[in-house]
Amino acid sequence: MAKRKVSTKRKTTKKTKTSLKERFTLSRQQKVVLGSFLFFLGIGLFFAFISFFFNWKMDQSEISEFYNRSSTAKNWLSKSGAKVSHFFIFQGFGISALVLPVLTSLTGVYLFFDLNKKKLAGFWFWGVLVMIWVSVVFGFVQKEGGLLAGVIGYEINDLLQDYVGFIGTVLILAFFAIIYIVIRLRYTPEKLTASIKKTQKVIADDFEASPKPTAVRNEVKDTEEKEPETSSGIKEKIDAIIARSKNGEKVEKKKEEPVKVVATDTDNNEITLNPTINQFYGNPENRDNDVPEKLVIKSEDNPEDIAMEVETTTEEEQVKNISNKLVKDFGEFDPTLELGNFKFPTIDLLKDYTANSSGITIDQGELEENKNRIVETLKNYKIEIAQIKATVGPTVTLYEIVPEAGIRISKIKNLEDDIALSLAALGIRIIAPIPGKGTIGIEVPNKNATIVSMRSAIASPKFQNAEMELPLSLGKTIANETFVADLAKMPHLLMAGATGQGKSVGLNAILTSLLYKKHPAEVKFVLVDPKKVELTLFNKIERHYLAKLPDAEEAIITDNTKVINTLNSLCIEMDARYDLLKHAMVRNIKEYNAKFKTRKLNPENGHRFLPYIVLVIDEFADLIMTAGKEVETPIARLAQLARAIGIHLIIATQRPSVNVITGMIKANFPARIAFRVTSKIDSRTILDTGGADQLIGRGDMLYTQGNDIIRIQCAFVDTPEVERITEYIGSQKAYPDAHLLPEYVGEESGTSLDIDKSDRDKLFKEAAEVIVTAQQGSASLLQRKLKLGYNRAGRLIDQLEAAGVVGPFEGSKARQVLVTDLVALQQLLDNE
Ligand SMILES: Nc1ncnc2c1ncn2[C@@H]1O[C@H](COP(=O)(O)OP(=O)(O)OP(=O)(O)O)[C@@H](O)[C@H]1O
Repeated sequence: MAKRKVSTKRKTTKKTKTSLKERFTLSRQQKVVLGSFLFFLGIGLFFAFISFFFNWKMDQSEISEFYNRSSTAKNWLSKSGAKVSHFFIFQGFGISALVLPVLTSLTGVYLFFDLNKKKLAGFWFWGVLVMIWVSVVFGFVQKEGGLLAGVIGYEINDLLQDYVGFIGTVLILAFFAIIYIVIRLRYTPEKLTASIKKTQKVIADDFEASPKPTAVRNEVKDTEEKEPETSSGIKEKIDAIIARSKNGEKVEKKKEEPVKVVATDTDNNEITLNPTINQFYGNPENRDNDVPEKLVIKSEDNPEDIAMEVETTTEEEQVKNISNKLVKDFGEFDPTLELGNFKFPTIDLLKDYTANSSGITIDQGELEENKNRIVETLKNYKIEIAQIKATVGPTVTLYEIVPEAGIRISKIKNLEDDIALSLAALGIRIIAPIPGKGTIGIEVPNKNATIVSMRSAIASPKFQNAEMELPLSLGKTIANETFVADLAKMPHLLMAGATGQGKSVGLNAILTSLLYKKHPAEVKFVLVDPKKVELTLFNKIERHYLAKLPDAEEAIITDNTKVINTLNSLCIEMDARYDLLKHAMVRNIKEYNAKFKTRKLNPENGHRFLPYIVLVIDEFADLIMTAGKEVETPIARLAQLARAIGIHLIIATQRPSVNVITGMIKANFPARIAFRVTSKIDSRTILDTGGADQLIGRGDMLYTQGNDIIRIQCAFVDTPEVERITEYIGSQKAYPDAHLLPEYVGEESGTSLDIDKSDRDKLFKEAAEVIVTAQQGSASLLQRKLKLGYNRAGRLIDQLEAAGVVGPFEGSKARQVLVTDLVALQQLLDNE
């Protein structure tokens, strides 16, 4: 009830906000009128201010006699000009008040042409700041009040001097200057030194390049040993020239600029030689980039002969590593920037179950009793024990037994059921031997199980400090350690368990872990929930974390037939991602994203930051029963191939029978979680061994990633907790839509290209214009621009293909647009 009230209230405030916004939105005409007014006002003020500086003394009395019509002012805008200027300059900001007319006119221009308002706000903000700063500086410099500082500048300076003194004022002023330079002008010390260096270089080059006396120019030096390593080509050419010159010529190397081969005649007039030589020397591969050179060739015997200079070029400074420059200028690409203010859910959204119990408690008597019974039972079977040790876990206690020498482990294993019977408790699991140890483990359930709260699992340092791609905090092991696994390494997870044993809670724990660790830009979920109730809460975070097909209305898929399209779409996405990886020459998504972040991949070539995609199917048995092969094939494909490109599958099922978890699926899901199942056979289907049938339920689970089996008490997260988390995330700023997966056109919806002209959609022409203008042939673009449903947009694309505006369907890529511009489009449509 209370909730409903709140939401109505929210709605009303939203409404009033929008209506207020509407009320203050100017029409185009109003903007033009107001814009012109402000522009002229700015100009008027400017003239008034300027003339105020010359006439202010004479006009002083006129200001007080404003209403006396017989008195006239010298100001170019007369009494009004004098009064306004007096207000802004004398009583205000002094000379820096000139910023105001500029800003006013600028506002006029912005309104007139309807330009970006944000930029204008920036001008005002910085403009006003500069105005105040300048007036304070003048107040500081000019000791008595006056025109330059204005009263405000003078007073602020006075105030500063009183409170922070002379030095303090200087420091504050300098600090604000730095703020302006760094934030507004975007100047950093690095940039400054770089530009100083550049200027120095330019001056040095100019100095070098300044004309030198002919004598120096014709000077002949033997520089053969100083020849740069890279100029072997030059050397060959020079050798050839020397060979041609009968008298033997010498070669001089001199620092100089552009590519030119010049010969000087006796009067020192330059003669340009064969251009091919120029090209030769211009070959950048044969030159040392940094040292521009000039070669002078001159006959030794005949000083009067033509002296020839061979000039090489200074190569334009090239940015060798564009990505480094981009990173230097803009920093690394930050995928989280669009939702830069996103706040991760706080830990207090999760319930603290330990608040009213003091952690794991086990009765000393219970421990002693169990120990005695184990020892006695084993004694009955003639198994002597050398040592016994107990580790108390949240749901079970592990008794680790070291049998006397000579006792065979298989014997104990065979007695499992008898021991369980003697201990009269459900869920005894015997681990003989405990991997890596020579001991035997007997797990006995505690009388009072402790809930492992999600809160403790999330807050544990193991999870918080996990350096994993997709860390999952699954719960606690028997040794009471939080168990954290990386989904990216699994790389897919199969989850099974009879109904009511904790599967849904387990899935929620997995999703919650990711929500606490991953930014919406980094991970997207595709949720399939045929039960229609389990995952609905995640609807609230649709625009943050969910991915869906472009035509899907709901992000969470509850209809089995739609799953097929989604799975195929994921396959398309997978192929597209593999292509991207191939072009980027990397092996996996981690390397790809790292390369993208360091701006080594150009978005113009289709590169984009790739979020991880986690596909969760809550009831797989249901799906495979209804859709069979159609889902099995894409799932198997994804499971086989998707690990490298960041698509991970989590499938959960109640019925772990072999026709659901087929060999093909099993082979590709090495990581498995088994909650309690009803039979040993089911346990074998999931884990390839028994054990899951002996669990005690309520989140008691076995986890394997291929080799060892670990018993874990799954972290418990209740529906209200998930609701709070999704509410917390959902109420924050989101992306405009859920993450869109590539379109998948099912076989039955293939295009028929003989669409009649008269059958065309009313929006056909508009759609064609949108596509041609954007040069991008995608239905989702039409959906967005023309606000259409997917089906209509798809039909439009078919019609556009039939009309020859776009090319055929090309899988993951957008269709090619065959018309270059709107004029060509018009011609095409006219000629039809
Ligand atoms: N980790 C846990 N710790 C404590 N209690 C748990 C835990 N997991 C599940 N439970 C208890 O078991 C109940 C059933 O759990 P859950 O809804 O997850 O079962 P399920 O396997 O998804 O069942 P179904 O397949 O019928 O949906 C929960 O309501 C809760 O009381």
